[in-house]
Amino acid sequence: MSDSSHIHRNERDIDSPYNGSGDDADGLADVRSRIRAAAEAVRSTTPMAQSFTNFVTINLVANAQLAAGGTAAMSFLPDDVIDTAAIAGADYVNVGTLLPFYKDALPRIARAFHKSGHKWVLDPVAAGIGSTRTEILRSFRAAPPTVVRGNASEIIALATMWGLIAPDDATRPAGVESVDEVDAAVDAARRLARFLAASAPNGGAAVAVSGAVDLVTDGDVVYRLPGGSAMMTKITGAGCSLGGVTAVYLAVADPLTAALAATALYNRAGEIAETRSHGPGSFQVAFLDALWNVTADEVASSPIQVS
Ligand SMILES: Nc1ncnc2c1ncn2[C@@H]1O[C@H](COP(=O)(O)OP(=O)(O)OP(=O)(O)O)[C@@H](O)[C@H]1O
Ligand SMILES: Cc1ncsc1CCO
Ligand SMILES: [Mg+2]
Repeated sequence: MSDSSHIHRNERDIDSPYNGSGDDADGLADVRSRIRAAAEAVRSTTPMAQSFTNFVTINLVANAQLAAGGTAAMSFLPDDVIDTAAIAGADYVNVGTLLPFYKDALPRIARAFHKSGHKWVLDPVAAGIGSTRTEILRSFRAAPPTVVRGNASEIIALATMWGLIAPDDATRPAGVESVDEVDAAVDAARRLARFLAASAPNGGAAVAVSGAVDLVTDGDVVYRLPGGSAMMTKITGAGCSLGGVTAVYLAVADPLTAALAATALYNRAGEIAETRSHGPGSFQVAFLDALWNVTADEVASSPIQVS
């Protein structure tokens, strides 16, 4: 049984109005206590999240899920995915690399999750590119995920293809990297979160947009989480693995709390890894170490701004 709660990183100044004394300086005491409870629950229960994810970053996704305190299982066969979902706390689906059979497999898997009320995180990698990817992402509108996590360009493209925002001639589909700033995706993220919440079995949903300052919303309140490291864009899969870790958190928490907690953990771990590495290779190793060592308190006291 993994227990890293005793492992503490060196004392660091944390730029947060929250001082752990129980006062509610920034009005986020409830949110922070749910984030702390989620971080503690992940460490104490080692939840399993299953992933149907791309071939480029699959190993980093699994390692990050383990380092964050969960366990991983990767699968691509619909029968196997649907059966394994019964013992997984949540699933993660990433459409970064596609094979012909995905066109049938992924809509079928999404329908099964929808029918059983199984929670899942969608990472709409490269949304807007290619007719097969668009067909798959469009199909999820009728059987939506619980959380969507992507970069700004992907969130805008998904909200556009689901008819939730008007197409913007100025925005073009990006590759796997974002060409849009997080702030350009606020409206798309809110509308997407409201749409997800309307079809979620228990009414809870969230959208997380990653970037220099991350944005998380339940469709109502918009939270901004600064921090992280620009080095996270110099390794492949920081975003993919954040989606996988969000699924680990979703196994033990409501969607908004899961998205906030995983995002805050990533920001803290990215900052620590930057100080302990000297290029992308050592950054990835230091980042996994940091995911393991960041404490529930540090996740819960991470900077969060509400607008
Ligand atoms: N400029 C930046 N400064 C600090 N942190 C960043 C920056 N850009 C991204 N991040 C962090 O990197 C992580 C991944 O976000 P990013 O937007 O790069 O995902 P992505 O484009 O989906 O990545 P990938 O598809 O390669 O997995 C997030 O935790 C985010 O906070
Ligand atoms: C590089 C790359 N290509 C398809 S998926 C992926 C990982 C980043 O999303
Ligand atoms: Mg991505």
